[in-house]
Amino acid sequence: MKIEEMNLPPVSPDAAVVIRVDSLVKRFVLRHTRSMKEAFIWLIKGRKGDLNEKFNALNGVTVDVREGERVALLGFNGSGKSTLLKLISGVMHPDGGEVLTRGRIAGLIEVGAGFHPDLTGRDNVYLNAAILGMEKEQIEAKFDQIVEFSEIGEFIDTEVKFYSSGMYLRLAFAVAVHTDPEIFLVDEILAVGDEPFQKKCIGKIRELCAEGKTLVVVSHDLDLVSKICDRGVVLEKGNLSFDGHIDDAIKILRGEM
Ligand SMILES: Nc1ncnc2c1ncn2[C@@H]1O[C@H](COP(=O)(O)OP(=O)(O)OP(=O)(O)O)[C@@H](O)[C@H]1O
Repeated sequence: MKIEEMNLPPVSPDAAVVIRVDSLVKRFVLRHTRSMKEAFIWLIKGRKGDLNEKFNALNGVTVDVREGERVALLGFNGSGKSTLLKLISGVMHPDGGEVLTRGRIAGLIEVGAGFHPDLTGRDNVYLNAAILGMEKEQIEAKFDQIVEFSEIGEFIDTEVKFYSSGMYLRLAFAVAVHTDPEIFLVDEILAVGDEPFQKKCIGKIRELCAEGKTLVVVSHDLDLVSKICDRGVVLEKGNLSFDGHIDDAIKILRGEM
């Protein structure tokens, strides 16, 4: 049977909550240049107030994800999807609310994040896998599989600063899936892989889902998420605007509902 035809298991209503996002707020500085006059007035007024305007990229978002759910975070550009994923993964901290997670998390969020540019691919595999919670012996046992999956070949001994973005993705994805994560967070980065590798990644993600792993994915590829995810969470300007079946979420985004 082809992996694309593999039926993914339904999620039990009694499944444990593995990600709890409660009233999450993330505030950023709205970056725009200031005139000399504005800066001067601010200075002579004794630097009162904040010269920087702030805005909420997330405005009190609450979502629970149960074990085995396959959730797509959807929404138009700038709606807060990647920010939410980064807060769930712990690479960014909230300004309000909280995120609680249960289980080992592997995050593929930014191309090259977590890789040290001056180390070789080989050293980065060890470093990355250790960060994801693997012992040295476990990494050694899986090392060849990781390199084989990545198809990096002889470049495994090249410093990763010389890698292309697709090569970074290949190695990062290979490490992440071989560390046996319970929760898998994936941002749009699969898009930098070439088509055969993307297909391979999607096959692997479906395999993990069939094993009951939890997936949270950010993507604008609605056809792709409709094949993998069972639930869609739609964000709109930092607010949750829909949370329900993936087909309905897609219809909303396409303006059909
Ligand atoms: N580090 C940052 N500093 C300042 N503003 C930021 C930062 N990261 C994100 N933002 C802003 O927060 C808002 C939400 O960004 P985010 O990347 O979460 O959106 P997104 O829904 O993933 O968008 P896209 O579909 O375009 O990838 C945007 O207005 C963005 O400019």
